Amino acid sequence: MSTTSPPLVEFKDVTFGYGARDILSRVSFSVPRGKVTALMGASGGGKTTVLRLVGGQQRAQHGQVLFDGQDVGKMAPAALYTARRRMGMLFQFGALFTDMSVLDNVAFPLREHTKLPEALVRDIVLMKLDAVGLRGARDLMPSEVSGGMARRVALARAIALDPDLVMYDEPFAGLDPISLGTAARLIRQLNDTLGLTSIIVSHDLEETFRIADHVIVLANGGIAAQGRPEDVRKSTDPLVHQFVNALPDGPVRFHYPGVSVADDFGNSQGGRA
Ligand SMILES: Nc1ncnc2c1ncn2[C@@H]1O[C@H](COP(=O)(O)OP(=O)(O)OP(=O)(O)O)[C@@H](O)[C@H]1O
Repeated sequence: MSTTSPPLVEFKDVTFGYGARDILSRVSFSVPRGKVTALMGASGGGKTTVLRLVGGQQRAQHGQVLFDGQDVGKMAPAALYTARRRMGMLFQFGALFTDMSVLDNVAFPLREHTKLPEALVRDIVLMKLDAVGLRGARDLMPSEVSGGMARRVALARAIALDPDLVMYDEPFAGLDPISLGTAARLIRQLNDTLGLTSIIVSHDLEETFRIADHVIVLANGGIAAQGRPEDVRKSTDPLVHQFVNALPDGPVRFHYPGVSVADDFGNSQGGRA
């Protein structure tokens, strides 16, 4: 059963940097099948980079990035293409094609990647739009839908090809609280009803902790904490504590390093009065 099935995504001792500086250093973790996994951590910690390694847009310099047991970094172009078809991606703000209707936006991956007859494409698109509550909005143009609706259209597009894995990069960015709650519930619901595995990169602690089964906190090139949301919340690691409590100061400094306040103020030597 699911407890014994191997993880859908696995990082084994992965090191990756853009140039000389390592962003991830000997990182290992698993993304359990059928679950919602949240990837969190301070800005610049490498969360988007993790998604790019899974999608094969970047390759690890050391270690393995496994997707369904296969090393993404070693895949030839054809195998990578096949693997990517099994991944839905919803990147920041999930930009829609502005010159296409909602229906055509969702149909796009089906028309690009399959040879399905147009009548079937339409039926699949309407099913996906129905799943996100927007079947009735099929003929609208992106300029005619709200930000929250546009995000749901992008979600329908991300699941158009029935992926095994959906990766969301900041799916809640810029949404009002109601749309944010709707988007979060939808991610959870689609994960469960369609039997997906989901990875969410998000800064929204409350909403993400509410819907995630598993949380991974990245910091300083490694994993500061991982586990169930309630366990990560209780972590005594100072970095994780600062992060989950949104404290401005802690191991991650609020102030950029500089001379002390006492030395800086009331000392006009050389400065202008
Ligand atoms: N193409 C690139 N070339 C060089 N450096 C990059 C590139 N993409 C990202 N970086 C750097 O790598 C680090 C990690 O970036 P990444 O986008 O993975 O972080 P993140 O955790 O997703 O951040 P955020 O939460 O702000 O989106 C950052 O310091 C960033 O400046």
